[in-house]
Order: sequence, then C-alpha cells, then structure tokens
Amino acid sequence: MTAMIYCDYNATTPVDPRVLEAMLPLFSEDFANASSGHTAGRAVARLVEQARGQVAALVGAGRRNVVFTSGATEAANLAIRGVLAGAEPGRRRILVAATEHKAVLAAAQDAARIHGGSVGLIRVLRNGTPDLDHLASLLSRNVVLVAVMAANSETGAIADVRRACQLTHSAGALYLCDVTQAAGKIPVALEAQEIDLAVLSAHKIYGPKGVGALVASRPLQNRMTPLIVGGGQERGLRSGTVNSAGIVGFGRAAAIAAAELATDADRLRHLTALLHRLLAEKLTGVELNGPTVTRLPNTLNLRFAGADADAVMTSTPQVAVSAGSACKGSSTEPSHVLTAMGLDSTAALESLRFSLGRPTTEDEVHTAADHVVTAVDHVRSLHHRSRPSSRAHTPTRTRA
Ligand SMILES: Cc1ncc(COP(=O)(O)O)c(C=O)c1O
Ligand code: FES
Repeated sequence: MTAMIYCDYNATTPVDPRVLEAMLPLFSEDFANASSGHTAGRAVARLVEQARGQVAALVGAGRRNVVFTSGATEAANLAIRGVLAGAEPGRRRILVAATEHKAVLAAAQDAARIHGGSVGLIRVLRNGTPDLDHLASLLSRNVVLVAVMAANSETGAIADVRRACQLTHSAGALYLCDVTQAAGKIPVALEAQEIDLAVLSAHKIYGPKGVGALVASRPLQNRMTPLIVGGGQERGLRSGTVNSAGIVGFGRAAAIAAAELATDADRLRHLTALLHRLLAEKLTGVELNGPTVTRLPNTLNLRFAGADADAVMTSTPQVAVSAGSACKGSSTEPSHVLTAMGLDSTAALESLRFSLGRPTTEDEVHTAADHVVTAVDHVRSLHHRSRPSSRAHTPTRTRA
C-alpha cells in the first residue's frame, strides 16, 4: 500500500509542527484563563495579544482590529449580521459575488431574512473572477455591504480587491473581503486597500481547526451587534473564554506564513504547473476551470471531459482531491462556483480540484498525476463500454 497523497490543502491543512510546539504549553503550564486578573491569567493574555499582532501582520491590519472567533464561518456571520443589524432601514441590501463561500452566501441570506434586507448576486466572468462592471451596475444607495472574496477556494481565482473596494466605497457601502484562501498564499494588505471587514481561518494556514478571526476597524466594531453575548470577551463582540491554545497556534501559523509566503508561493506555483502539464500531456479533454494567471499558486481545478469526478475519486483512493468544496462532501450537486462561471452541470460534475501545500513534493506530484491519469482513463472506458453508441472522447481511440 502506498501512502495517500494529499492534494486538498484548500479544504484544510495539517498543523505545522512549529505551530503545535507553540500550542502545547497552553494545554499544560499556561492553562489559565486569559481574562483572569492574576499573574498566570495575565501571562496567557499577553500570549493572546502577541498572536493578535501576528494574525494582523499577515493580513496588513492593526492588532486592535482582530477579533478572534471559532473560524471564518463565524466571522462572516458576525460581520454580515453585525453590520445589517445596525443598518438604516432604507439601506439593507447586500451584494455578494455568486462564487462566495457558503459561509458568506448563507450568512447574507440569513441576515437579510432576519433584518428585512435583500441580497443581490454579482456575476463572475467565465474564468471565475468577479465581474466588477456588474458590481458597479448593481451598486445603489440601498446597498450597505458588498462581499467579494480575495481568492476562490475552488478555482483559486483572484479578484481585483482594490477596485471592488473602491467601487463599493464610492457608493457609500462597506466592503467585506473573505481572505480565508488568500491569506498565506498571496499578499493581503487590508489597511492599505481600505478594506472594512475581513475574515480568515487558522486551519487553512497550517494552524488548528476551530479558530479564526474577523478583522474590522475599531469604529466599525463599536457599531456592530454581537452574535454571542455573555462575559464580554473580545470587546463584547465574541463572548466566551478565549481559545488560548488555538489562538496562539493561529498566531504562530500566521507568523510562519508571512515569513515563508514568497518561497512557498514560488515552489507551489512550480508544482501546480508541473501537475497541470503532466495531466494535459497524458490525457485529452483536460480543461482548466479558472484563470491561467491570476490564480492562487497552489490551486488547479480541471475538468476531465467524459469522466465523472466522483467516479474518478473512487478509482483513485491513493490521491485526496475534491470535487467542489469539502463541506459539500460527496454531494452530487454541481458546484455553485463552477455553474456560476457558466459550466453546465455535466462539466461541473466532471471537475476536480487539486490544491497543493507546504508538504507537497515533486515526487508526489508525479505519482498523483499517474494515478489520476489511470483513473480518468478507467472511468472513460467504463463510460464507453456502458454506452456502446457513444463516441470516444479521444480522437485516437475509436470503437469497433
Ligand atoms: C473561502 C472560505 N471562506 C470561509 C471558509 C470557512 O472556514 P471555516 O470552516 O474555518 O469556518 C472556508 C473554508 O472552507 C473557505 O475556503
Ligand atoms: S470546507 Fe472549504 S468550502 Fe467548505
């Protein structure tokens, strides 16, 4: 049995050993409650504040702007609900890119339902990048919030965040940027770009699961309504004893990601291009879903025409890839991201996402490509056998 080759780092990453090392003392000697006034508590509070600074630095924000949550999902819910709750009655429309993560799409729908608002979808171009001309045409004085993610988890498509933010501000609305996939992979500069609200998650950057952050300016934080009330931690925006071990791990992961971003990105860009080349050389009918250039360095979403993605995944248990996003699991619904780009459901269901990571090696890429080639060939041959009248997808392979 060969070891599994993990190519699903956009779904989640392993905890970096250096992160684990930083976290361990928080479970033993530094276990005190960060809100406690005694020396032990204050020592933990200092570690939490150090982590706040590290997370802020990764995304180019001030330390005081970071509010720790249980993840990007909670942060998105807090941001959207928090803004809408305090919005003027005549200004409760939210615009979200059609390819946003469900955490943002569902939070927007829910907030609109609860607070009497509405949600509009911003179209994306064929390559998955948000259509900012469409955003411009949708903006009006009713819009309170616009959400356009920095980089898409399924296709790696990178948005022109600067322009999206400028358009939003010129209409007097707030801009929310989901940087969960961008953080640690490409530079993120929230303050320089005047982004009002951002969300991210530790487990996408080799930190632990169950911890994330909302980044928002102090005046905005003061205007926001919390989702969870109680002891008033995180300046009243997120009550509950802080997850000190998780936060310290998040901070260490952010510091490592910031220091290694450039080298990681170069290496991953090379490995992703290699994987793409190997698959395109050995298979016909391979189409890239996503931009050729403005794409995350580690992400490759490919359609293998005539090969159902779930069947390919079943035939290649040695390689961990995903069809759509991890939280959809094995659902047979086509990805909302791919269909928003104009793929029909057949094409969407024939698409696989490869996302490489810090531990990925060149050997792994070669082996993964071999496995996927075999699996795609196998699935295509089954398909042709089960439907004798169908034409082969490969021009060189004709049926008798
Ligand atoms: C772009 C994006 N936003 C938000 C999330 C949600 O993060 P979490 O599961 O940590 O709440 C994810 C994770 O899948 C993501 O990829
Ligand atoms: S786990 Fe990434 S999309 Fe849900």
